[in-house]
Amino acid sequence: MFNALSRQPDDALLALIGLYKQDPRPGKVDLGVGVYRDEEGRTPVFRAVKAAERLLLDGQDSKAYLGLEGDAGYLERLWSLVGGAAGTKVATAGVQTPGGSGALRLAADLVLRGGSKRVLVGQPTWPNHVGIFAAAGLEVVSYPFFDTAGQTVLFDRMIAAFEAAQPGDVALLHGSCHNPTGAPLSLDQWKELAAVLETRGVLPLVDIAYQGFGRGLEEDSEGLRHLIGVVPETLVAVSSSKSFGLYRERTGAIFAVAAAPAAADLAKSNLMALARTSYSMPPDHGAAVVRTILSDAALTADWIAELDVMRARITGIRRKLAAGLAGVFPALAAVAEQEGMFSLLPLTEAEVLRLRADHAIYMPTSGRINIAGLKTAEVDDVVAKFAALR
Ligand SMILES: Cc1ncc(COP(=O)(O)O)c(C=O)c1O
Repeated sequence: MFNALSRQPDDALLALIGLYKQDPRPGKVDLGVGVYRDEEGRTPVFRAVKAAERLLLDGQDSKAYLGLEGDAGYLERLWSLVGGAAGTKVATAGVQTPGGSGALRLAADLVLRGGSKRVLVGQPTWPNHVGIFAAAGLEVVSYPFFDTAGQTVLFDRMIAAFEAAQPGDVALLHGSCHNPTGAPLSLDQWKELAAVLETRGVLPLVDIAYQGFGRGLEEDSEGLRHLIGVVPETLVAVSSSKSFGLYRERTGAIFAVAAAPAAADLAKSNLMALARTSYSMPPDHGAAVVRTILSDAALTADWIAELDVMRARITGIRRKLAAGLAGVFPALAAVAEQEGMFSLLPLTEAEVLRLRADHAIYMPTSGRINIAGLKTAEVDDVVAKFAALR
């Protein structure tokens, strides 16, 4: 039976991590993997996570049964972080998932059950969006989102694509910190978008995987908060893996937001049934850590303080890099205005490979870079190597 299988292509980003590891050159730079790193190149465990883990260890005797929904305290507190005051004005039901990826997969399975056949994703988007939705059996259709050469959001073309969508179509949107472009939508653009989706009967599926890394915890879900007040139903896939530094736990949740509690409950009953036949119950530890932090004012304040430091570091490097690169690619001045860890550079595949071969600067051939992978002291040198390309 196994011999009847055909070999699958390696995941491009995971393969890149392997290449980087094998490179013996000192001073190599990894702009590929989408993980936060500090000035020492480490991915720190948040102080609040360490404290929460100590508290959890002390109470471990009572750990037995969890259930399909997961940790109710995690879901409640996470939703209050994501939805804010707007989230209290709508009916919401959540299910804890293995990472944001698990949330996206459950969302895809749910909309298929609900009768949707198509999901519209921006061009470009996180490549695994396409993988997850296609694997679930949805037809994946692209809408224009970003012009890499000009570093601009193709907002009018995006709106035109939604105006031409069918009722029941699903629109995948990034809540903030767009992966791979870093390009934000303004609140006015979210307002226009929400109105079009509402008119066309298109269901938004909002992926929010980097809350706190963009402009701030509140600001990073500002568009989503507006949207849920306008459209009758929204799905929100949340990842806590990055915002709480739980990369090895992969913690997330899917929230179904509806105009009335009965509809949200129906969605939840189906999400739990789908989870049962997929992975059964979600792993607990990451969600318990997040719940413990968000249940304690001092731990929450400390988590936010550390997140603020990370965001400030990303913003500083972003500005420095953008100022340097603008001399080579004038459009890249816009990188300074983007948010989160990622930006997409207008490099050819040959240029990406040259940077890798000649200078040990690693990024995927798409040209997506992780700003947080760069140390402040490396920026000038990296800019000089980009300049030598043209
Ligand atoms: C845009 C986006 N959505 C979702 C995810 C998945 O999150 P998780 O790692 O929690 O599965 C990622 C992770 O890379 C991502 O970049």
